[in-house]
Amino acid sequence: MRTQDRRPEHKLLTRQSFFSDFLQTLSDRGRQFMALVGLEGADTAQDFVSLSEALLRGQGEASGLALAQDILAEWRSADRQKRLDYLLILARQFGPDLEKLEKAVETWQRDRTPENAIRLHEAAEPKRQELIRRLNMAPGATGTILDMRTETLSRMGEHKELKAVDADLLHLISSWFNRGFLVMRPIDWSTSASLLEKVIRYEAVHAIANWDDLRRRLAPVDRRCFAFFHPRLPDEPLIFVEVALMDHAPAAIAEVLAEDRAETDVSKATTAVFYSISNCQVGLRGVSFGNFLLKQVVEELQREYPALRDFVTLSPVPGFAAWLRDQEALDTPLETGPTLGAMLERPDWHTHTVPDAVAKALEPLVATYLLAARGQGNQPLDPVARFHLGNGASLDRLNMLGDLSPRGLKNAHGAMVNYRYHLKDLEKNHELYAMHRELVAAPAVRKLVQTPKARGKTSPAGNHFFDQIRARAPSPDKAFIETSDGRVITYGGMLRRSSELAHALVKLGAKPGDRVAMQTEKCTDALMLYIACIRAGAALLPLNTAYTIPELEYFFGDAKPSLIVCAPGAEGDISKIAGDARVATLSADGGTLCDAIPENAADFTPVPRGPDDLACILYTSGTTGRSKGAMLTHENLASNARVLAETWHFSPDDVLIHALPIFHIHGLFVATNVILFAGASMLFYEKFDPAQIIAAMQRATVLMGVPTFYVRLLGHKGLTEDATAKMRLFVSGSAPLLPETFHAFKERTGHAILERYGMTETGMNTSNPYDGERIAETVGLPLTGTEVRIAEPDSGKILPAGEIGVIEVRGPNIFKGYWNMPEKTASEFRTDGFFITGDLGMIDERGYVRILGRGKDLVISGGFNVYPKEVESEIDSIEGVVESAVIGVPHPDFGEGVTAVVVRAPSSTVDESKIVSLLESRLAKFKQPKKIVFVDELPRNTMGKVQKAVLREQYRGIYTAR
Ligand SMILES: CC(C)(COP(=O)(O)OP(=O)(O)OC[C@H]1O[C@@H](n2cnc3c(N)ncnc32)[C@H](O)[C@@H]1OP(=O)(O)O)[C@@H](O)C(=O)NCCC(=O)NCCSC(=O)CC(=O)O
Repeated sequence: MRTQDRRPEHKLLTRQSFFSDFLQTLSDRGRQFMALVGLEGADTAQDFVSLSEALLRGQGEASGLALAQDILAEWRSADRQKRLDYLLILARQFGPDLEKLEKAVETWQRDRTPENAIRLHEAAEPKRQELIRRLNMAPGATGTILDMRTETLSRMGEHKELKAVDADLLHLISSWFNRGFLVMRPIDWSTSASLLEKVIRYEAVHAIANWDDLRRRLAPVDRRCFAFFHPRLPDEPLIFVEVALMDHAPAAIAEVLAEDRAETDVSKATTAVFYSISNCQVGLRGVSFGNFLLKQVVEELQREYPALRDFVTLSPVPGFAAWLRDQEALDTPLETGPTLGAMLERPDWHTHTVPDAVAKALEPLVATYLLAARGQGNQPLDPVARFHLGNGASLDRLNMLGDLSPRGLKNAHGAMVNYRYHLKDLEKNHELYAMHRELVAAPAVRKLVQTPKARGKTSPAGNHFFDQIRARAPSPDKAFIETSDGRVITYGGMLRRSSELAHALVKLGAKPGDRVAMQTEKCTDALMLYIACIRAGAALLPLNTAYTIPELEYFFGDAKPSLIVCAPGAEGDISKIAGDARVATLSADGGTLCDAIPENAADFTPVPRGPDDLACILYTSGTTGRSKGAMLTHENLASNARVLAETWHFSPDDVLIHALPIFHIHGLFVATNVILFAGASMLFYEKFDPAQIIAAMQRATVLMGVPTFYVRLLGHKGLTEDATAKMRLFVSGSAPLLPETFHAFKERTGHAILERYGMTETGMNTSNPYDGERIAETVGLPLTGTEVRIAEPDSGKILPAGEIGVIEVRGPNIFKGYWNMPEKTASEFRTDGFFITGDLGMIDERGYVRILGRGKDLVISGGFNVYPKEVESEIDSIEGVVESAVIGVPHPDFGEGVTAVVVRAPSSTVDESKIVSLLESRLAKFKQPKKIVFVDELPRNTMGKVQKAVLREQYRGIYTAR
């Protein structure tokens, strides 16, 4: 039945190569002319500008071609940085001629004639449009221009000014790739190997494993494939569709792709099934011609096989699982017992005895998602639905176990659908869609759609935070954590281990609402204990491993935990200060907590917890010396994780380098929760070691760190552009990132570190943009859902942009209050719910927040907060000390070094070593002064207040001066 291809388009493609040869000869001649006038080869950006200007000025066809070829050759051989330079030159130097434009505007305003409108239109055209048009004259130019657009799209996030270049490229490319120029060609097993290789590479829906796999899709007579080509890119498919000729509409992709399937007798085939449509060129993003391709394929097939009656797709539902994660329906118990969410969590649910029960529960949800869930412009949320329904197809059937491949299960819990292309209805359906966003569906599918009311009816009493972790967990086999010694904890392993530890907590007497204190080394079980606490409804109280016994005694006395989990070696000392709490041990090698795991503990029914229930208490050093326990709720954690994963573009493919401690909000919540919410993985290091981290960058995509990390990385010669080439994001927080560090890092690696701002009480508040410009010395823009304002500290009057005041924040990320300190809590909030951070700052005219002074003399050392008052109280209590002032001054490694300025009693012999040794047992190491200086008296103002600013100025060089 296959016919030889004798269509005119083929001749067109052959003619094309003759034309290219002709252009080549012409440009060779032009090159001789260019050599004469001294314009050959672009070595620098300046040459690129000169060549481009010459191309724009030039009248001669031949020299123009040669110039165009040189510019394109320069682009092709340029490295990433140079390409960016060239794009920025296009953005900055090849815009519209402003003088001409202004004149044209004036003329138009004076005299609104059609001629003047044309002049205005011409004057508004950026010069680069003409430049790109002229470039496109050269042989092989079109592919390179698509490549320029691909590059522009990938750099546009960081460099907003490239948007103008992209708009021009898209404008030109859309007209060059107009449907009328495209040629449809069949692809089959006799097509050239280089093209077939591209089909393997570009297949976007059902991966083609190897050449045999490809042959099964192209060689049999009942399999067809068609692609669109552009005459100037004869070897580059733009989009292709794979078709199966069958005698029915298939319900599962396995049926179409099975190795041992029986071939259909094509003379009897009734149904053409479009089972995969792949776009091939990133540079063509936004230029859509898939609908034309499908219509042309339908016509072609009808001509070839008059018996064909049905044209259907077998399509994926790529956004279903992500949408479902936020639906309450996951908590609906199935007829068979567990909830839908719990069933989907089981790796084997689809091979289990009850897949039908799951499928039955999922079916109305898929219908609701496809037909009722709408996004921008009231269009369907699902991209594939948007495409087919927008083309005028109808949603014909849902196939609940249609794609059981890992991708199908992950994206759509196995669901696939058939869209039907009913030729006589296409136009009418398309109109309904375009005018009223009406979607056409078979009655059997439509009646499954649930109303919002029905969807809300199943409102659960689940565990707010854990349910979200569980619902977002990817396949159980996916790695969640890989430790530095190569041990892997999968997502399935995480669910199991946290369940076991939750059982152990219950066995050791921790009840819902109890506090569970944890001071352990950084190990995976410590993280599992955190998740176990969430499941068991207990509030975790993580404690810095550097805390000394007196510090711990205060925390235990204040929080009154019912269980303290500590390192095995500390059990003796801790038992003495534990009060009524039980003490259990935990380390990487186990401990009495693990010994308490009962039999059959692999599943733990989470204790119901609402959004406002307590998830943890984190102590922040107090300004008055007394630490305060910040109470964070389930929704505080969940909202921040959700927003950050989205803001920083996390996906399941991400691998985070986790080298932070896990007793603070940064390492425990920001890093861990973002990974959990994205279903991504992390490489887990007990300590920050620059060489190890640089080596890890080969396998990772993101690093989250404090500024000290970046300072230390810069001190390592292994930090190079190559070493960081696979990384997509470096995040910094917990302390101010010096502009020197930001710029040095950019210079060395090409990466702009993304700085964000948060605090224990609030989680993360602002972030420099992922796509937009990251500006040193700013902490970026408020996160989605969080409001940030600047107010006068005393009156609370809200200040306009550009003015300095106290930073105040409000949003779902803000804590519930301080443990046992209702008055303190009340005094830190405004009546309208804004939390007064105590940090001073301003919001600039672009909306970026700048922090100009941390609250209340706070010192931040290597990312740890140290409140001077606490250290001063300890020093002042030492015999022979009259008084002290503790300040933070610049430190090359820790950002700020804790420094004590001490006044001794006249006859006292107390010295630095004596004070150091006495503080050792009382204060955590990071709070202890790195230097102590003695003075006769402290500088004071007229009110008698110690002038710390004077001291900071006086001692600012003691760590940095050479
Ligand atoms: C920067 C670090 C990697 C440095 O730790 P190291 O263990 O490598 O330090 P090191 O081995 O070089 O130790 C040198 C000496 O300094 C001490 N030392 C360690 N860390 C210190 C610190 N931050 N400040 C002052 N001293 C410190 C050690 O005890 C040691 O003392 P000696 O030699 O005498 O034994 C670590 O401090 C760190 O991981 N900081 C991150 C803190 C963090 O996660 N903060 C988030 C808070 S949440 C928050 O703020 C909110 C938000 O994120 O927005």
